Amino acid sequence: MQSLTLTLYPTSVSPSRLKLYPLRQTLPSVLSPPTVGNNRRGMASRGDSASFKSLATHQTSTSGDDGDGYCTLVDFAGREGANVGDDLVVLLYHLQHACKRIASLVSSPYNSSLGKLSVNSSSTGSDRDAPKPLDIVSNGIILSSLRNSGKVAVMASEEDDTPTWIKDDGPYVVVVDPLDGSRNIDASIPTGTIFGVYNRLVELDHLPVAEKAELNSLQRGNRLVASGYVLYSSATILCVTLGSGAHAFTLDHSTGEFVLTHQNIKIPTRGQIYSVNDARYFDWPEGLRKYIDTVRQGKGQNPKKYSARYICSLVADLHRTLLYGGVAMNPRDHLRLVYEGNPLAYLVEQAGGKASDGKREILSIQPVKLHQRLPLFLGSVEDVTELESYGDVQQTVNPGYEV
Ligand SMILES: O=P(O)(O)OC[C@H]1O[C@](O)(COP(=O)(O)O)[C@@H](O)[C@@H]1O
Repeated sequence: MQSLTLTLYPTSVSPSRLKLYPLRQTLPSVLSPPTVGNNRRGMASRGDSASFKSLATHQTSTSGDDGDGYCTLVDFAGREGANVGDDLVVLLYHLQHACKRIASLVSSPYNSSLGKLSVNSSSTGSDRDAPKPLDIVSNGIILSSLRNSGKVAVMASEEDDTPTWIKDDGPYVVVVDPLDGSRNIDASIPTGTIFGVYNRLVELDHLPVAEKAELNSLQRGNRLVASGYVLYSSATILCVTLGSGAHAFTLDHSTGEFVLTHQNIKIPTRGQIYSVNDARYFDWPEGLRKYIDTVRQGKGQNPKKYSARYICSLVADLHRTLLYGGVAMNPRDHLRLVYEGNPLAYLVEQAGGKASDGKREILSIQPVKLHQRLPLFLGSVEDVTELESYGDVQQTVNPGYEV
């Protein structure tokens, strides 16, 4: 038998679920013991990753998941066929592990006051380091997992001024907003991680590190090979596209696995909900005011009165929109094209929806700056198209709101 060095992250597996994972019981020799913390080694070689994929497939067939419908993210990615290479499966494995750690952090009683707004950056007055806000901690967790994957050349994060070069021959570039909506954390309002994956541009390999790191991270959204989000809410849900449809997996706390719960999500072509911070109404342009006034009176193309829902946490607002339809928007220059706009636009389009900045398709915009901001309108095709038809929907007045 080929010898494998697989690092399994620790998960809590309930006895009732153990029978679904006979591989762990019957082939212990191929599995290294779980290791904890940052010393664990990722599956760094391509040889290992190929075996990893067959492990996923084997795990699926031996567990008979076709019978009981229990399909994990790794099972699913391993079975996606020609579209999903082994390297991407390995990368996903590490990324989802990072998100499980973040899920546990944001729900921990010991981190209940580590949102952005409540952390005083000054010293605690003791010799110990001041606790870090959770978005900074989440950034470190993701970076560490991506390093361990051995599959990432560069990570560009909303939390960092410049991208981090990780590995010259890493096949992928990852863009990430590690913890979006973190201003809500102290009130236990949902937050999310947003990620996008591009191929490394090998034609840039000869450039100095800083330059190739930046140019690799500034790829147009229509070059994404995978993207998604993880929603930390009453359930922890990972929604991803690997290039063929959008699929969601819910964290099963009894096994520690993300389990397929929403296959091939199709956003309704028309919804009845708009999602926007409408306290900004008087800073909106005429077109946007008119659109909102029209649909809430039921006088739009859809002759039903729309409802408003706004969590003020992009992942949560988008997740609801994917499932129920309508439009989730932020009309001012606030959200970032690279870390939020592109990954979410790709996912929305894969679910059959539309993503616009009010004038242009998000995925067609060439980013020119890493932290470039833009208005964002995501949702049902008919709702976003109707909204665009009002012409003047981008909020240019942006006074800098305190909350
Ligand atoms: O203040 P607004 O315009 O309502 O913006 C709210 C949006 O900002 C975000 O909180 C992201 O902002 P940050 O990138 O500053 O964290 C989103 O989650 C949310 O949708």
